[in-house]
Amino acid sequence: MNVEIRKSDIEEAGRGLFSVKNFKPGDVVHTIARPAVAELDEARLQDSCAWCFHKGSSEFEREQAARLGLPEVHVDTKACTGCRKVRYCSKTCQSKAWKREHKHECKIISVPGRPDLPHGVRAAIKLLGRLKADPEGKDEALLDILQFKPAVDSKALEWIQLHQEKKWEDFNMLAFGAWKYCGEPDLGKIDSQSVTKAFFFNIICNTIALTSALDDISLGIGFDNIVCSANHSCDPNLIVFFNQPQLLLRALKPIKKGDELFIKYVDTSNPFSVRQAELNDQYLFSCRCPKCRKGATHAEDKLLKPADQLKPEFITLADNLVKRHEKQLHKFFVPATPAEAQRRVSAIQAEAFAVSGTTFDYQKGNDAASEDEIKDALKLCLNSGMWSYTRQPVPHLLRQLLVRYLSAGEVYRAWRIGAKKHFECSPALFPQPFYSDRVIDCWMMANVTKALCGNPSTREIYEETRKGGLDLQIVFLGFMLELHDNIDKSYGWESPFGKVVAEAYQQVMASVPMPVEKIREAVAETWPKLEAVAKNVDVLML
Ligand SMILES: C[S@@+](CC[C@H](N)C(=O)[O-])C[C@H]1O[C@@H](n2cnc3c(N)ncnc32)[C@H](O)[C@@H]1O
Repeated sequence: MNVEIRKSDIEEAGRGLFSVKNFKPGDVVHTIARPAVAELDEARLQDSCAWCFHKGSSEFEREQAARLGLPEVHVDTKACTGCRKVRYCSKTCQSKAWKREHKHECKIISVPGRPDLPHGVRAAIKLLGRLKADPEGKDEALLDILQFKPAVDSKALEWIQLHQEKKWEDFNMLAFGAWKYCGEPDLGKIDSQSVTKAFFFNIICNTIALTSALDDISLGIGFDNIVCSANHSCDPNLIVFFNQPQLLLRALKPIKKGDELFIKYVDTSNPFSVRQAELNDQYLFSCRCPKCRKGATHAEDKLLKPADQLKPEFITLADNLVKRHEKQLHKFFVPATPAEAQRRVSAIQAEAFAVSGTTFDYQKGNDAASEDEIKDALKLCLNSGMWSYTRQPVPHLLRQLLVRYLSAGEVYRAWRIGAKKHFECSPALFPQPFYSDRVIDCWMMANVTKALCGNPSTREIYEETRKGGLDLQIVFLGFMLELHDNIDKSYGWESPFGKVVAEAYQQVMASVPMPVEKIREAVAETWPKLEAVAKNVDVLML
């Protein structure tokens, strides 16, 4: 083992994960074959494998992939004939799931008229079933789940009760429901109701977000005894890749033997107040990582101008936004003086984040925002003269707009936003080229560029760009090469994502009558031109 668990360096944070070796950025620090607990989101129960988390595709997704000439990356899944509530992609996955956990929930979730249960409840039901089937406590990892915060620490539970009253009530009710659904089991000396509550709280407050790299969507939640021993830092030295179903932990920075290992629980590119609010609301603790102890003093917090230099034409608008976001304003606090200016800028930030989405109130991203709402939020940030393209939520909003354009089939608009994000935002937010978000964006840009090159409806754009000195075929090859160069230090070639990229890369290289060195030379020549085009894109004019 390259890691060990002991008391954290963060005061009152309980245990932490530590390195027992030195690592360079990109090195594999640890792997887990499958998280101890993995639960699909309710929306994914209908199309994804409940064991390995491979995603099935809808008819729309298949059609869209075929229309844009993109690779078909999804699997076929079949429903469990017992409950018809969960699906598997193979007999092997089904059999592994049955033996370990599904036998404990199959009957419970199939009761006629019972709606799909939330993932935390499903997890608690299965864990309770496993505990009941193991009266001698042979499964140490199962009992160890109870040793995590907050359940193990009465102070942490009190904190939730005091600061997150609504969640405290909801969680108690859901845990009670899980216990009732299981038939209030008799566990001898163990109080089964308390243990269900402890399982539920520890899973729901310590989840690892499980996402699909291939389509950049949320799949579900995970918990693992080793990975979840790592505390959160807003400047982490470790990154977690989810390889459906493997968890791969890599060094983000140089790590020395004895260093505490930190992962991120929330998006660290957000400003201080938003990170704190997300950790408070979703993970139910206040962050005391070394970065947060210095307050809102880092690059993510900087605005282009002091708050009192807000353009005069934005003042009335900002005053109205102060009224609209009064109750939430503290979650978007921007340190500034005087108080009036500070409240105005915080309100603009609140409005823009309300469109881009936060994890507050269990909401991830705001899928409902229209193109106009996203553009209005962008205008508010950029035209007010306070926000740069690298200051959140501007990059979030750009991504949202890009996804909107892609699903509307507006490939060229999507491509221009993607290029801007690729060159202007991502390197500033995530310096490591192998960072998950950057690799996923690169795959998306390769696919969007390919669609631009091969689609008869975009032929004109292709020709025009070529006359302007930018050959989109070379741009496509450039994104494929960048992806190729970073897979090894990110998801890895053996991952489902890596395998799809490998196949696409081989096909592309086999179809180009040039050696790779020559392609690299052509890309090196094209890249500065592409960067200049990307940086010149005015997203508000699209
Ligand atoms: C996934 S667990 C990590 C292991 C945990 N330290 C334990 O002993 O169970 C998350 C919990 O650790 C604590 N924690 C993690 N990161 C923290 C941080 N940056 N500041 C303060 N507490 C933190 C919080 O109590 C949080 O609920």
